[in-house]
Amino acid sequence: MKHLAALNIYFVKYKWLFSLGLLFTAISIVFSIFQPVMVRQIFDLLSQNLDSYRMISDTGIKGLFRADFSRVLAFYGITILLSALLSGFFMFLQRQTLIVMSRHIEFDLKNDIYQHYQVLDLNFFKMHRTGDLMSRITEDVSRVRMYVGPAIMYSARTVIMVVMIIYLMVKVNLELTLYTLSPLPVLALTIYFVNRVIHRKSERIQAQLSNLTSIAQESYSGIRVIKSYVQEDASAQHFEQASGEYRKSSVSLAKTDALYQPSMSLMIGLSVILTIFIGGIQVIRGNITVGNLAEFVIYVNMLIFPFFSIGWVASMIQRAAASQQRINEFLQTKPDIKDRPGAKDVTLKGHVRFEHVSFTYPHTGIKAIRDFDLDIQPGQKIAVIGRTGSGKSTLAQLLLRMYDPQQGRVLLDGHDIRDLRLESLRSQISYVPQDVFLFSDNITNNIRFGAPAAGQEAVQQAARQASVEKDILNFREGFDTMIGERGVTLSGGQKQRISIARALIMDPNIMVFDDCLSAVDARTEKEIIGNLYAYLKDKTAIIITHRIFALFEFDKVIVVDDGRIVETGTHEELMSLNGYYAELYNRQQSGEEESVTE
Ligand SMILES: Nc1ncnc2c1ncn2[C@@H]1O[C@H](COP(=O)(O)OP(=O)(O)OP(=O)(O)O)[C@@H](O)[C@H]1O
Repeated sequence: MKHLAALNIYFVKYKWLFSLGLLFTAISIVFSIFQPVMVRQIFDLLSQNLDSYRMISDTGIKGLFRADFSRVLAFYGITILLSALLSGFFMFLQRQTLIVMSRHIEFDLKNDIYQHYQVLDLNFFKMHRTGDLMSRITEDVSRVRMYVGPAIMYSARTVIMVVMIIYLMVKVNLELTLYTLSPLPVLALTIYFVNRVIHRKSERIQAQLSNLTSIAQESYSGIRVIKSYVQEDASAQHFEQASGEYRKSSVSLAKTDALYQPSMSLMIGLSVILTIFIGGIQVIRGNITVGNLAEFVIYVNMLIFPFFSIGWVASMIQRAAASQQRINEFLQTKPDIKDRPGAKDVTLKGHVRFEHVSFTYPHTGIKAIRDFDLDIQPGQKIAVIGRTGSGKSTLAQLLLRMYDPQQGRVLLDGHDIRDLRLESLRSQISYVPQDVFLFSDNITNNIRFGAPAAGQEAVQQAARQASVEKDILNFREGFDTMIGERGVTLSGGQKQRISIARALIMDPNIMVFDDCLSAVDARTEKEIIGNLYAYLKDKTAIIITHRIFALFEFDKVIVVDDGRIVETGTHEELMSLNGYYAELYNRQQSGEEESVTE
C-alpha cells in the first residue's frame, strides 16, 4: 500500500475534482436511501389504515378514503421517482468527476514515466527489456488507473452507504441488523478470493495470448524463410500447441467465472431469507413494523453491491500497489549520466581529445577501451579502423557521453565533457549510428529530426549530399513518402543514406560516422565520399569503418584492436608499417577490390 502513496501528489493536483466527486457520491447515496424510507412509510400507512378502511361500510366515505389514499400514494410514488432520478443524476456527476480525475491522472502518470525514460541513460535501457518498459507505461498505468478511479469511487460509495444504512438499520432494530448483515462479510471474502483466482488465471491467459501474438507476428514477418525452408507444417504445429495451451487456460477461467454469479446469488438469497425470517418474528413480536421489514429488505439489496465491491476493490488495490511499485522502481532510478552542477554551454570548435581513457561496460564487465590516447585537432578527418568488436563504436558512445569512462577523460576544446551540459554537447555532435533507426513518419520528418526548424530546401540538400535524393524523388510521393510498417520498404542502403542526411542537416562542427556505408554499393559510396569531402571542409570528422577509403585523404588513420590503438599514421605511413592496415588494404585490393573506394 505504501507504494500507492506516490500517487498522492496527483490527488492534491486534482483536489477539486476529488472533493466534488466525494460530495456527489454522498448526495447520490442520500437520495437513494430516501427510497426505502418512503417505502416503509407507505407500508406503515397501508397497514395502519387498512383495517379502518375495511370497517367503513358507507360507500361514499369509502370512496373519499380511497381518493385520499390514492393521492398520498401518488405523492410517495412521485417522491420515490424523483429521488431515484436525482440519485442517478448525482451518480452521473460522481463519475464525471472521479472517473474523469482518474483519466487525468493516467495521462499525467504516462507522461511522467515517458519523460523519465527520456532522461535515463543507455545503461538503463540495456538492462531492461523493451517489453518491460512498455508494459510499465501501459498495463501498469492502467492498473493504477483502476485504483485512482473505480477503486476510490466504489470505496467511497461503500463507506458512505454502509455507514448511513447501518445507522438507519440499527436505529430500527439491532438484532435484526446483525442477522441481516451476517452473510455479507462472507460474500466480500468469497468475492476477494474468487477474484484473486480469476486474476491469476487472466494473467496466465494474457501471457499466453501475447506469446501467441508474437508467434503469429514472427511467422508473418519471417514467412519468406519459413517457405524457403519448407517449414509451414512445423510452424502451424508450433502455433497450434501454443493455441492449445491458451484454450486450456481460457476454459479453466470460464469454469471459475461460472462460480461467481451463483455464489453472489446464494449470498443475496441468504440475506433476504434471513431478513424476512428474523424480521417476520420481530414484526409478530411487535418490535418493528411491516414497513420496517420492507425497508430492511431494500437495505439488504442496496448493501449487496457495496459488500461485493469490497472484495473486488481489495484485489484491485492490491494489483495497483504491485504495479505502482514497479513504476516507482523506474521513477526512482536516477540516471548516472546527467548534468553536473554548474555544467556549461560551450560553442565547440572541434578539438577532440581522448586522454588515457579506459572503459568497461558496467552491466557486462566487458573491457572495451584500454588506455586510449588520441588528439584530434579542429578540422581534422580521422579514420578509425579495426576488427569487429575492437571498440570502435564504443569510442563514439564515449564522445557522445552515453557512458562515462572509468579512467581518463574525454575533452572537447579542452573541456572535460562531463563539465558540459549534455544537451549542448550532443547537439554539437552529429552522429550516424551503425544500426540505422528511422521513425514511422515521412522522409522529410525523418531527415529533419535533428534540426526541426530546417526548411524543405535544406532537407533536399542534405538528401542530395547523402546521395539519396534521386531515390526519394523516384517514390510516388517523394519526400512525403511514409517509412515504416505501413509505408514504403526501403533498402538497407537507402536507410543508411537517409540516416546520413539526418546527420548532415544538423551541420555541427564535429561529426561521427559509425560504419554507415556498409550497405551501400561501391559507386554510391564513392559519390557520398566525394560529397562528404566538400561538406566536411572545416569540420572535425571521425569516420569509423571496416573498409579503407583510399580516396579520402585522412589526416590520420587509427587502427584499433582490443580497445587500444595499435597503429596510427597517414595512409602512406601505415602502408610502410606493413601491419594490420597494409594487410587489410592489400586484401581489399586483391580479393574484394569492389569494396575499396578509390
Ligand atoms: N552496449 C554494450 N554493452 C555491453 N558490451 C558492449 C556494448 N556494446 C559493445 N559491447 C562490447 O564491447 C566490445 C567493443 O564493441 P564495439 O561495438 O565498440 O566494437 P566495434 O569495433 O564497433 O565492432 P563492430 O565493428 O562490429 O561494430 C565488444 O566486445 C562488444 O561485445
